[in-house]
Amino acid sequence: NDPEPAHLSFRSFINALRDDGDLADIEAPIDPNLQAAAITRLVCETDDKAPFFHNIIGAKDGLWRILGAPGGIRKTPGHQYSRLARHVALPPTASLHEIMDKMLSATHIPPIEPEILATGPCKENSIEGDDIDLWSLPLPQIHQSDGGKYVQTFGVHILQNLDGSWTNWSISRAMVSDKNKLVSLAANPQHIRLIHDQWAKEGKKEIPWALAFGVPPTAAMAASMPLPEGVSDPGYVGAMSGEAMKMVKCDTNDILVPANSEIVFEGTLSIEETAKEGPFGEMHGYTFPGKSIIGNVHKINKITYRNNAILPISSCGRMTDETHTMLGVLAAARIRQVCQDAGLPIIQASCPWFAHATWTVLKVDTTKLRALKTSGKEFAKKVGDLVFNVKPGFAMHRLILVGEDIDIYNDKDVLWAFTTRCRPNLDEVFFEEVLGFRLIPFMGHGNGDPIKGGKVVSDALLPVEYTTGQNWETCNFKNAYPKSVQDQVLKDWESFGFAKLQE
Ligand SMILES: Cc1cc2c3c(c1C)C(C)(C)C[C@H]1C[C@@H](c4ccccc4)[C@]4(C(=O)NC(=O)N=C4N2C[C@H](O)[C@H](O)[C@H](O)COP(=O)(O)O)N31
Ligand SMILES: [K+]
Repeated sequence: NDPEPAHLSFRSFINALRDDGDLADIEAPIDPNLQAAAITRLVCETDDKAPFFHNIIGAKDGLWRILGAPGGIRKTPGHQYSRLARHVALPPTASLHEIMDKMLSATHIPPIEPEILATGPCKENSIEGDDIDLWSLPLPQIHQSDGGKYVQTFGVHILQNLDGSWTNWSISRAMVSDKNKLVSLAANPQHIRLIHDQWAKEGKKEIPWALAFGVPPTAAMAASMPLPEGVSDPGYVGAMSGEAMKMVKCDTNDILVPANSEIVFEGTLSIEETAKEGPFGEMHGYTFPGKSIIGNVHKINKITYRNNAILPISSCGRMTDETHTMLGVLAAARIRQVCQDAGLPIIQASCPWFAHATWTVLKVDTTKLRALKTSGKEFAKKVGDLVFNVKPGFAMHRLILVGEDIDIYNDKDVLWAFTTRCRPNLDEVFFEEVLGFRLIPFMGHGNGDPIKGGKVVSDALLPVEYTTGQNWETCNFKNAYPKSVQDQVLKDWESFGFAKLQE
């Protein structure tokens, strides 16, 4: 057991899940080829416990056990987001809004720089140089039609810009392409791409790089979040958790990795060497078999790892997995922050699972909105011009604007507002000149330019909300009857034979 709390140690995090009754300890021998990911996939589709595979077929010398669905949601009422809450030291009853607030909490406070230790648990074992043979490890096959073994679906890539003033953490998939090589996907505008191009412009041949698996959960959350360019993740996470991240230096380069990482791949990201990457079962729920693209090659010079190391995996696809609960939610959080920093009256943002991280719902403070004396067309254009031209908005193709009466974390509320308050076309502002997200099937496999346009702001605020405020009564139990009638109905409810009401 690690001395650090759950948000600062992957092993403490797993123990916390077990204490929450949110972990399935599986001792049976499990095949890393499809079986582990298939179990994880069904867990994601049924919101069940995180699977912890203790007996992976082919594991040797402590490489490796597997944890699936680290960022999944639960069906337990009131605890749906406890696995995410454990990532950021919030109580298991925390709401998505509280989790997003916590992840934004260091936006305007100074970083707490990491503490560099001489050594740490991630140094307990190592494999170096020619002894590295990834093919001999129990590599997971995540989906049957993936173009390769995606060993990397939840590790954190660590890179620095040229002068080392910026350390970037990010999660980006990578499959094994050789005994000591990975090939990853990192396209514009992702920071791995930006840093790669910076080094390339200076004529460099390769970039010092590390990939850390089983990092402190807050680090995994920050890695999944589109922080502003130049904001170093370690310092941001330090400020968020109120204490310096404990890091150690890689043996074969100067990259710092979390000291208690489960597994660390040390090496270089090649500037020139590319390889076929994909296909991969995507966050939107599709694999296009045989369709590969060109990815960047990472060369591994050393592997260090803990005793009985644990590899985390994300078996992504249709809702609900880490690409929705972390990637989508944290992009929405940053979109809220960007809007607020620009002085727009946006008070909450959400990323409903059913939209597979392609929609962000924005709750508007309509009192402040009315003070702007603006129109729906004008406001929707203003929001879209901002959000669709900043990195956090890159993967989102629809923004929906709603008023205070909508609970944007409740799908029924969102769809009720969208279907009844937003007149198709007239109440929508379309954006065809902005950067588009190729991975969405209607883009990459659709009718138009795969990386340009296809975005819309749907205004689900009625015109009256821009002028004098809501002028309707909602026809539901809570709003269409006097309190005295509601109280009587609730008092009699179960005695009339109806089921106990959920809170
Ligand atoms: C949490 C999480 C995030 C992911 C991904 C995954 C998981 C689990 C897997 C399962 C591996 C699937 C693919 C999905 C895939 C993807 C690609 C582009 C956009 C969204 C997803 C991609 C990826 O392969 N490439 C990429 O560039 N960004 C990804 N993100 C988003 C980034 O982690 C996020 O954008 C961060 O903010 C990056 O940091 P940065 O802002 O650049 O410092 N992966
Ligand atoms: K990041």
